[in-house]
Amino acid sequence: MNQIALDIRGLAKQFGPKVAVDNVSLQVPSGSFYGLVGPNGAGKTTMLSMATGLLRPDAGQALVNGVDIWADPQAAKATMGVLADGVRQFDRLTGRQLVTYSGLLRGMERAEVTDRTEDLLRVMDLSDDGDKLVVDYSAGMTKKISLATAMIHSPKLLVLDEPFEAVDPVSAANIRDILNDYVKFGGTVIVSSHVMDLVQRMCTHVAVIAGGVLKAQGSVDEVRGEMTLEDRFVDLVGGRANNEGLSWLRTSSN
Ligand SMILES: Nc1ncnc2c1ncn2[C@@H]1O[C@H](COP(=O)(O)OP(=O)(O)OP(=O)(O)O)[C@@H](O)[C@H]1O
Repeated sequence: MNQIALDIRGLAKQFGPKVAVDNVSLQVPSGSFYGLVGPNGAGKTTMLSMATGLLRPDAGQALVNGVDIWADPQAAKATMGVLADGVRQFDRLTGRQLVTYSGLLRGMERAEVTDRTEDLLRVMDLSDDGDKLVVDYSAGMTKKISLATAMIHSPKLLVLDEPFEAVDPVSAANIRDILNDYVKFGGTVIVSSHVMDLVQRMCTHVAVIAGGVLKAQGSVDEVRGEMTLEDRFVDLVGGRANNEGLSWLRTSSN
């Protein structure tokens, strides 16, 4: 078995003058629950897009379970499930159809796809809305159905960009249980998130990225040391100096 589920080597991407990701290397060990954190605009989505075959890098390589995603995308993608940020779904399908087609496109048997689709709809609390068009789903429902499409083929690696954003607390707890179970039985998860508390509680490993640069990576305990992950994050990333606020917004002093 490959010990590194996702091996990112010197990935870089520039949009015009803006360096979004600057020569980032990080290793996601197999069987880890890996958090990727960073402020808005840090380059998380850009990096994950390059690592999952959605955005061609200017430089660098990403190996998914040992296979170069850009050299052999089909083989690399077969072992991976991706929840991408801001990528449109085929939203004129119903939720049930969308998950079913995701399984069929992966070459799975129809009977197995049907069983797994119903299981996924149930745990995502979407069984009653399974025949509704995805275009009519709420933001959280869309997130959950997208997660179901990423999991249907039982991949070895799940790459999830902001999986809990817009998801209600009960569904989030259900998704956390599913992901914990998935890791317990040998899967690897990488999640990007802004919620430090959640990353500290849920993840075994974490990488901090800011301004397109990797600031720290390792086990959660290594990275946070004696601090909470949130304090360590602020420490690494900065940005709390400008705290004078907006005096004109203090309406009581007008
Ligand atoms: N297609 C694009 N064209 C131009 N600039 C882009 C493009 N995509 C991303 N960027 C820029 O690259 C930088 C990194 O963006 P990215 O979306 O990767 O950040 P992020 O860490 O995912 O942010 P957030 O936490 O807010 O989702 C930002 O400055 C963004 O404006």
